[in-house]
Amino acid sequence: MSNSVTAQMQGLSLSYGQQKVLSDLDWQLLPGQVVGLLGRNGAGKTSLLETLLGLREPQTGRVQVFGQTAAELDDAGRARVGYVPQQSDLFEGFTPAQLLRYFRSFYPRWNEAKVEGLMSRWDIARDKPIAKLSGGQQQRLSIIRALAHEPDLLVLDEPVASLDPAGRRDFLRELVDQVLDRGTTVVFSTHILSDLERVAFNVAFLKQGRIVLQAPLDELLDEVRVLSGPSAELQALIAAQGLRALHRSPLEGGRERCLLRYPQASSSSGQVPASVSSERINLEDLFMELT
Ligand SMILES: Nc1ncnc2c1ncn2[C@@H]1O[C@H](COP(=O)(O)OP(=O)(O)OP(=O)(O)O)[C@@H](O)[C@H]1O
Repeated sequence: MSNSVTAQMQGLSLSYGQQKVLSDLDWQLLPGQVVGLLGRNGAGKTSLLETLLGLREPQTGRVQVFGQTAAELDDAGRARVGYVPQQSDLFEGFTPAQLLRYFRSFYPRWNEAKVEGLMSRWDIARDKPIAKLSGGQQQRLSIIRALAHEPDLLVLDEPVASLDPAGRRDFLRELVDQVLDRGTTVVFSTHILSDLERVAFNVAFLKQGRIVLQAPLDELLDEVRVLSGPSAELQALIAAQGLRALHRSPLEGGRERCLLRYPQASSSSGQVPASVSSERINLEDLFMELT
């Protein structure tokens, strides 16, 4: 793996008993990329992120982070990773102040000014037992902990699920600052599509155990068209244009609906016969069709 890749997964398969969750999956994260991971409930987002972090061992395939096997990342490599799990893993008997002091001792890099700034901005009681904080406050604390050591790879599993809209906006701003300032690679799973539009420069769609598509969101919204029309004509058109449908769904009367991505600057996106309609797509429809 070249050093210009933050993380790479190849031929990854993961099953729980008979249930196959990841299936020959390939994925790559490049430095400074911010990737929103999308998939339906149960698609395997958490399993994928845990495998990326070396917390779960796949049956086949390899996972590398910073050029090392993820499950065998050395201490220096671990210190470069930040993780906010879906389920809070904070020590509930601690207070936030104790928790942060404890974690600080593990990391060579620790940005105390950032921690203090976020603790005040997000109004988290320093000396109240964590168990007595609200779900949203615990999530914020978990995010502060993950940002404090200025990771080079930040992995967040539905990080904003229990934040209120103001908290979400503030958190997303913080995330963007991280990326712009430090070139952090960020991957986060979410179901809140409006958050993606605000922050995810890239979106990755997980479906049937694979990353079926990853691309900058603005490019996708610009380049993807939904074509509907008689199946035969549509397929002939697609073949003539040398494209491959991202998704096809049958309609009544021998018609179908296809999702196509026209590379930028391609002039063919507007050219369809009269029997075929061509429309742009929004993120919600993309999610519905590609997950
Ligand atoms: N430890 C486990 N043992 C057995 N099955 C599991 C385990 N963890 C997850 N699964 C199953 O694997 C599938 C994928 O789960 P996962 O939590 O990775 O999906 P997800 O995309 O994160 O879901 P959600 O959006 O609901 O959080 C689900 O069907 C789930 O029931």
